[in-house]
Amino acid sequence: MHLPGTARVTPSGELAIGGVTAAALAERFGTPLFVYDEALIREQCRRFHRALQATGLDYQVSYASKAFLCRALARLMAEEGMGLDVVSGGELYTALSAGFNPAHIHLHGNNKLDTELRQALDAGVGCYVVDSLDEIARLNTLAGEAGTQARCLLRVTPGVEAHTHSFIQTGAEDSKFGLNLGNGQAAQGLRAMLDAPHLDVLGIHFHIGSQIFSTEGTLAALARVLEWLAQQRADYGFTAQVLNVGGGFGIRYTDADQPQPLEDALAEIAAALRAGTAEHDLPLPQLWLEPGRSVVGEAGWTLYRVGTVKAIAGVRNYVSVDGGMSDHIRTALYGAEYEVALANRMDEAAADSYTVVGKLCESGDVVARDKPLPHPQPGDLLAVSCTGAYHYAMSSRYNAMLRPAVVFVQDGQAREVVRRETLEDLVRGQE
Ligand SMILES: Cc1ncc(COP(=O)(O)O)c(C=O)c1O
Ligand SMILES: N[C@@H](CCCC[NH3+])C(=O)O
Repeated sequence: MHLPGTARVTPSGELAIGGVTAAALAERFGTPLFVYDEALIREQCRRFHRALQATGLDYQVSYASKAFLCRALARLMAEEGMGLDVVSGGELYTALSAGFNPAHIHLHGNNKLDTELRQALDAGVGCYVVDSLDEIARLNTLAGEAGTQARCLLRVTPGVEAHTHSFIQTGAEDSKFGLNLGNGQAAQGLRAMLDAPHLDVLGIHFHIGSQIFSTEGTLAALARVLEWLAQQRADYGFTAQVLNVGGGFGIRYTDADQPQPLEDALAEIAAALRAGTAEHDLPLPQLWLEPGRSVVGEAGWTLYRVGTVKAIAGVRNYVSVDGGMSDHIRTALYGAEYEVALANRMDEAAADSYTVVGKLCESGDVVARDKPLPHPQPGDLLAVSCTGAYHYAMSSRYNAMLRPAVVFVQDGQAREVVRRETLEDLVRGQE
């Protein structure tokens, strides 16, 4: 198993993360458990800053909190100089309740509710990524009522398909997100925004998808957006001060994933931005990013306790764990691949191939298919790596499962940042 960040195998063959063994974490906090390598999250934030500073561009990097958000993480992001991208009143509330500076938050969403826009205006959110024609009028009215100017970006759909799972592509023309460059809607939106007295249009946003391994799609989108911006400049005298190219930087879940290093990707994007603006005689805008997965994905682990083990001779071996699709939906949803290991027997050779399944009442409740493992025994600890992004965040209470606890580990210390749900949590608010 690939061991990112501070993850190690101890001399006694145990998995340790942040200097704490998986067994000690499971003993203290129970399973299923999400474990985050805090040093690795911080290092990823710093890599973004270093790589962006190296481009010489003015920049802003905001963590896409949809990947995973809790108060402790929001505070960590503030400490690392990251802004925050939120997509709902709930994410906004969580960030604000952690004391995150609203000026460093931007609000996304293809269907922002008036209640969410008011909540953001009341809080003083720093930027709105406007996603639709109707939102322009609504935001303008609500900002006027709040007696403020809403700083905003227009989200455009550049008509570029990212090479990733179709469910997580967002830049193609047939998308629920943003206004198309190709059919004139983006220009129509921009003109409406420039005419809106309570909107302050900073620039343009695009995001073509997630878990992308090379800059090819982003550079194609960038070229189209810059050409379009040159036209808008000629037509309306509009100059973008900001270009937000979204997130989407891929991570390594298994050996099959070979993402381009962040540093190289950012250098290429910056070079293309310089060349493209020069070609169209446009001023150089600030480069904004909003990565999620690449900040927290490889830092997160899930620990499960092994229960039932079942062999169907000549067909398949199943090993059941005490969580499943309620805390790990990506395998069922995207056919995603993960590496798994027995965290208490890391030094043992694989004996057979096992399909790791959860305990939910669905045949599709699969964590990882046909993976090499030593013979699992009930009571073993099973670790799944790279579960830091879109796992806890996409967790559910299906089958009345309780959401796991989340712990941060660093330098031999562990702290519980989200407690495990209880049975009382399940019925709270019910008649
Ligand atoms: C608009 C937007 N920004 C940022 C992100 C973060 O993407 P990722 O986690 O792939 O970096 C997403 C998710 O794909 C998104 O939709
Ligand atoms: N939830 C998706 C990514 C969606 C990103 C949001 N636009 C995943 O797990 O890969």
